[in-house]
Parts: sequence; structure tokens; C-alpha cells
Amino acid sequence: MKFDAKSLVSTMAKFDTKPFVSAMASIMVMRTIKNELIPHELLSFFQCGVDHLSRRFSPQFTVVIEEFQGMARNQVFEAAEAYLGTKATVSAERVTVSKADDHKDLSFNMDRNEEVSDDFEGVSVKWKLICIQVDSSRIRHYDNDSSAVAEIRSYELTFHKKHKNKIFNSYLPYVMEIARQIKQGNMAIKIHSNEYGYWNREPVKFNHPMSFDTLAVDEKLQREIVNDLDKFVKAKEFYRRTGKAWKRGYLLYGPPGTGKSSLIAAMANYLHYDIYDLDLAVVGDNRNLKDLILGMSSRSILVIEDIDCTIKLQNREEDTEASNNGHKVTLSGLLNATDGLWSCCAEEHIIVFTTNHKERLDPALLRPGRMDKQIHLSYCNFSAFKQLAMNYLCITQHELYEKIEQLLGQVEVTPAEIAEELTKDVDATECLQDLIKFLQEKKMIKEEVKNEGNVKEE
Ligand SMILES: Nc1ncnc2c1ncn2[C@@H]1O[C@H](COP(=O)(O)OP(=O)(O)OP(=O)(O)O)[C@@H](O)[C@H]1O
Ligand SMILES: [Mg+2]
Repeated sequence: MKFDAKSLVSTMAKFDTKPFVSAMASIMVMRTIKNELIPHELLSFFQCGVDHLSRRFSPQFTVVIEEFQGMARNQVFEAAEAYLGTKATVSAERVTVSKADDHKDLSFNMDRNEEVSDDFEGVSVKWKLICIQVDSSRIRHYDNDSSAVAEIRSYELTFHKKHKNKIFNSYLPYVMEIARQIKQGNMAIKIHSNEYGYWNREPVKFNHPMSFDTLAVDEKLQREIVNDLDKFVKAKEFYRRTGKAWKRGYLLYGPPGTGKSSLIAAMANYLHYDIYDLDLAVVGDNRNLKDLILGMSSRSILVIEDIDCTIKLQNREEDTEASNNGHKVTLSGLLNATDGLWSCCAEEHIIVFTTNHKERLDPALLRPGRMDKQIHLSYCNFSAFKQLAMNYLCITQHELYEKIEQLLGQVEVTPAEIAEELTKDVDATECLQDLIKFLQEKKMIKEEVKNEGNVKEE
């Protein structure tokens, strides 16, 4: 018997033939065995019908999560990959292991066609990684030069139909959130720097060890800063509701060596944000500046150090190229870049300006809403000293502390100066004695200067 498969398939498709498909399929299978003559199209049509019927009566529901959506990677697939990596080592039979250059830890994943079970609030689900090999020319996102065969990957998530709502509304968002946390913990922080109008293609791994545990600032100020950062990170909904861009500006000011750059490092390590260290002096013009800020990723810190020195930004009225020592970035350009409408394009930006001379800044830069928080980093008090002694000498108490506390109340000394004294010797007592000598000398110089002033006045 000969089939005109195409016309048979289209004829059957016009009618609701599904209830008959199963029976027909069995007949055809029998005939196939006898005659080996069933055309491919017809068989796959029956196969579809059988699958459809079995799904209809099955209590299971399956969500297919493909790796690509057009050219872009599907974020749900990426999240599932990261999330299942943590489960695979426990419940899969075979796992793959890899490590990317910018990752701190090994990444595990389920192998092809492996299954992983998971439980969420009493609901059991099954994940399966499906990999199909195809001709690479058929896939748009695939680099055709590298291989003739490509793999189309997808996850199948299967669970009981009655849990559909819970899976869509709670479980999948939960998977996305856990994956975000895993990625955040695994990715090394990077520091980006700019040359002219673009960020360097190869950001450097940020290895600064400073943290809020080692930063020596007044305890109360430190708590205030950490609380502010915590509030900012959790405030997505607040920023959305109030129509504000999700960004926060900090101005760090104080004498050299009081920990402004160290605080930025502690912030980046605490939030796990990349740093974009912007050198305004080499930015061509306002347009370049805008492009640079648009080129930053979300969840990052934009740093402009020594804002008073890099370019002349004092006077907005004189905001012309000529009055700006030939620099084409102007104050209004900078304000627009950090403040303007399009600055909302990315989310979770922290902007930090530092200066040794707050009084030299244009008030426009300090207006509330621009610099949300101004943090004064000042000379070392006793509480900050104790932190430094802990960092460098690993001590919390010493008989010389009383003397040091007294001297710290009489002279102005920066944490950087103290840090230098505490690293001069290996022995803690000798270091503290050196420090006392250093503080006494400072005190003497201060008194001499004061006396000279008094003599002049007389
Ligand atoms: N508050 C601090 N806590 C711990 N270490 C500090 C602190 N301040 C300064 N230091 C030490 O002094 C060094 C210089 O400090 P830092 O670069 O943070 O100062 P700064 O305020 O940014 O100075 P500048 O105004 O010159 O840029 C740091 O590498 C660190 O070792
Ligand atoms: Mg600095």
C-alpha cells in the first residue's frame, strides 16, 4: 500500500482526530512492522497525537526553558543553571564541573539528560537538562565557524498540575533570586577605568582587602553608613513607587589619609558592586561622559576622586569650555550625566565623589538629591585607633592605650599616619611606643606653632 502522506496529514488536521490517533497509531505501528513502509511525516503526526493524548490525561505539567530567546540568552535558563548547580552535586548521577576566569569557585552543573529533584514548600519538582544536537547553520546565535554541530539546550521543569500557580508565582522567582545571590557571591569584583571616552575593555580584578570590619572610623558613623547602604539595596520598590532613579550619591570629604578611598573599597566589598573609577581629566566632552555613564552596568559604584582638582567645576554660570581650562566636561554636563533623565537607564548605581576641600565645591553639586549623604572622614579618634591596632597588631588591649587615648585628644593625626607607625616593628609594644613618640612630637610642633602665633599677635 502506498501513502500520500502530506495530503493525509492535512486532511486529518482539519478534523478533531485526536481521540482516534492513539488507535490509528497502534495499527500503523503493526503495519510498519509488517511492511516497513510508513512515511516519516505520518509517523511523526501520530507521535504528536499520542503525546498530546498522554499529556492530556497526565497529572504532570512541564515548563520548557530554552537557553536562547532569539540572539539573547534566556535569563531564566541562566538562573536555572546557577541554581541547579547547587543541587546537582546532591541529587544528579553525573555532573559537570568548570571554572570561569572571573569566578572565585568551581561551578557544578547537571550533565546532559540528567534529572535533578527539588522540593519547594512541600511541592516536588523535577528538572531535566535536554540537549539536542543540530546542524549549526540552523541556529542564529551560534558561531558557525567553530563547529558544524551545535547543541540546543533547554531545561524541562515538571511538577503536578495543581501547583502551577505556586511554581509560577513563588518557585521560579525564588530560583531567580537564589541564582542572583549565587552569582553575586561567585563573581570577583572588578574595577573599571576610563581612557578618553570609553571604559577599558579589560577591567581589573578588585583585590582591595578593606572591609567594614577593618575600616577605622568612628563606630557610630560606621553603623550609619552600613545602615544607609542596606536601606538603599532593599529600596527598589520605594524608588519605583516614588518615581526616583534608583541611585544614591555620597560625598566623602576630609584631609588626605583619613580613609576616603578605603571607605569606597569597603563599600564595594560589602555590596559586591563593581567600581567604575572615572578620571574626568581624560574624558573628551559632556557627550563622552554621558556615554561612559550609560556604559556602566547596574549594581555598580561610580567614583570621581578629588572632584575639586580634576577639573574646574566651581561655577555653573561660567560653564563654558574656555573658562574650564580647556576641558570640555562642564559642571552642568556632570550634573546631567549623574542626575539627568537618562541616568535612570541602569539600576542600583552609587555615585561617590571625594574631595579634600568641600568648601571649594559649587553648591549645585551639594544640593540634596544629588549628594544624598555627606560623610566627613576626619582625624583618628580612640575608637578608630583601636580598630587600627586590631588590624595591624591583633590586640584589643594594652597598658599604653590610656596614654595614646590622651594624646589622640590633643593632636590631629590621620589613620594613614597611625597605620604607618603600627607597621614599623613586629613587636606590638615597640610599635605603640613609636606611636606615642610620634604623637608627642606632633603635640610639640602644634604648641610651638601656637606660641609663635601668640608672639606675633603681641
Ligand atoms: N579609616 C581608615 N581605616 C583603615 N585604614 C586607613 C583609614 N584611613 C587611612 N587608612 C590607611 O591609610 C592609607 C591611605 O588611606 P586612603 O587612601 O583611604 O585615604 P584618603 O582619605 O583616600 O586620602 P586622599 O585624600 O589622599 O585620597 C590606606 O591604604 C590605609 O592603609
Ligand atoms: Mg583617596
